[in-house]
Amino acid sequence: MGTILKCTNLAKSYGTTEAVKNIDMTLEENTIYGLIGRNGAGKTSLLNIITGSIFQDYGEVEIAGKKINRSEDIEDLCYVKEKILLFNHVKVMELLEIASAFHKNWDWDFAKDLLKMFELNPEKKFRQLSRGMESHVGIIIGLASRAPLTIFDEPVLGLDVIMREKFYSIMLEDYSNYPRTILMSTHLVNEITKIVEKIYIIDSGKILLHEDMDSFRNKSYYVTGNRKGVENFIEGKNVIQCETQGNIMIAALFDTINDKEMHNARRLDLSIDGMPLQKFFTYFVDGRNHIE
Ligand SMILES: Nc1ncnc2c1ncn2[C@@H]1O[C@H](COP(=O)(O)OP(=O)(O)OP(=O)(O)O)[C@@H](O)[C@H]1O
Repeated sequence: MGTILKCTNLAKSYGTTEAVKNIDMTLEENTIYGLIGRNGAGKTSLLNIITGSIFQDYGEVEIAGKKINRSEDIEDLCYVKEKILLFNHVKVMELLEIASAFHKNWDWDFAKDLLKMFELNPEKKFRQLSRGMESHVGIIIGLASRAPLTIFDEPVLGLDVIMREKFYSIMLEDYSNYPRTILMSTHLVNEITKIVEKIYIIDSGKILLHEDMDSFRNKSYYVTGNRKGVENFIEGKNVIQCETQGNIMIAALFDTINDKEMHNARRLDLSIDGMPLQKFFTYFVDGRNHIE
């Protein structure tokens, strides 16, 4: 598979705040990525640099093999910001018309279907929309653009669970018909595990981890059982959190467990269960969290 985005050694500070610290990131064609991080981790700053919305202090960005300069119109990119500013007085339909002019793969039939699916009145002015409706407009632009690289910054802000599920399923269906690369930042860690193929975890301006979701699932486990047994089992393994309650120990592992070790665990009467991404994220990024 080819590369659609390549960032090398990106850095950005605001005064003394280092928002992005020497980030390298490579996105492959036709893949859905999740970018997860806490508040203030640097997600928006990174996405703004990638898309030429702000200028990095140093480092390089290439989209589809072309070096990106600030404020340049990037043909292969659709960037849906967390908040669409500057268009308050414009009607929804006018906003879609503006967006359509920038994207060569724009699909009007799909855009109109999406307006109906999200029950959005195209004659309403942007300033009359609720927060959730604003997100719908961003989602319509992002999906109907069918850009080779589509970047959503917090696309589901203000959407209820039904509308979020609707967005995820429409996106997946459209992606299977029109493969492209989608990078989506979000706080809703558990929800995106069903959608994304790869994740990047960012914290304090640095990429802490990037991982294939399949490989993540094969590496993230809870091991529970009597203390001695768990201690023996986890020796030499990558343990990200460990707790004891009386004689019972629970260890959160980020490591592979081979067949022989699985057999060994059964012999020691240990239980091995998959760990959800959200739990992994909290232990990994904020080690103070307790195992529940
Ligand atoms: N225009 C700015 N001026 C000064 N500091 C900024 C500016 N934009 C961001 N920052 C700082 O840079 C850091 C990263 O912010 P950023 O908005 O990129 O994080 P984020 O991960 O998108 O956060 P959130 O999830 O809360 O939106 C934070 O410490 C933030 O306060």
